[in-house]
Amino acid sequence: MKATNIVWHPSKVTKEDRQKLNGHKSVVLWFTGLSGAGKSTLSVEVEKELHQRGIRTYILDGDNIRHGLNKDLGFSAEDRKENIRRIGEVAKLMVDAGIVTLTAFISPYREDREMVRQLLGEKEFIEIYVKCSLEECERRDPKGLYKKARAGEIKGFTGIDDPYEEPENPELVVETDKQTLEESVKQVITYLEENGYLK
Ligand SMILES: Nc1ncnc2c1ncn2[C@@H]1O[C@H](COP(=O)(O)OS(=O)(=O)O)[C@@H](OP(=O)(O)O)[C@H]1O
Ligand SMILES: Nc1ncnc2c1ncn2[C@@H]1O[C@H](COP(=O)(O)OP(=O)(O)O)[C@@H](O)[C@H]1O
Repeated sequence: MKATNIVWHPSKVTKEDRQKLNGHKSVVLWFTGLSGAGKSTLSVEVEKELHQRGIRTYILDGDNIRHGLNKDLGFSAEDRKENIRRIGEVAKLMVDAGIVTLTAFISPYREDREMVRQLLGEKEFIEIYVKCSLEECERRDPKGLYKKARAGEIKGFTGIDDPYEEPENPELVVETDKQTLEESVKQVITYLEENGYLK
């Protein structure tokens, strides 16, 4: 930390007060996985379902955040780490605001995801591994990026010539090359229901 002589200013309304007003817990649903695995698609559908149930939600999505808050960052390991650190801090603020926050970032490094887990309180970080084989992601190639990476037009593309470290103990694994989108959405919602997040 560079700044000194700074003091945390407490507010009179707490996170718990906000959660009580909302009628549900606040938490981060951290979707991680290869490009094209289905993080954005799944987070959008889960958000829609939650919204319909009266849950306050917000999505932080890789492509969108990189257009604004993180537009100074690229895809080196160092920049990806800083990307995830900032998202983690934003997600923490959103949880403090009482919101169910969905994030859709490749977040390829285990250490960076653990850093975010540590930022948040116990049970406030749900790691969801959006699992899909590289072959299937490449077949989908929704943005044509794998094709470019294979052609050498993009260097350091995750899964091609840059690493993706699979989660070791995620709260959930959704296998988008084996199950339907509807099944994956149901799996996430059921987890939230069974673990008391929606009341
Ligand atoms: N080199 C390289 N590697 C991986 N991905 C790349 C790269 N260059 C651009 N893109 C596009 O950027 C999206 C990933 O951004 P993220 O912020 O999620 O990446 S990371 O978490 O910092 O690794 C990713 O979006 P998704 O497909 O939604 O995952 C790509 O569209
Ligand atoms: N079961 C599934 N779950 C999620 N996405 C799927 C599934 N089957 C096919 N898809 C397709 O795969 C693509 C995933 O792209 P996207 O959600 O942008 O992935 P990511 O955000 O991980 O890069 C979309 O075109 C989506 O329609």
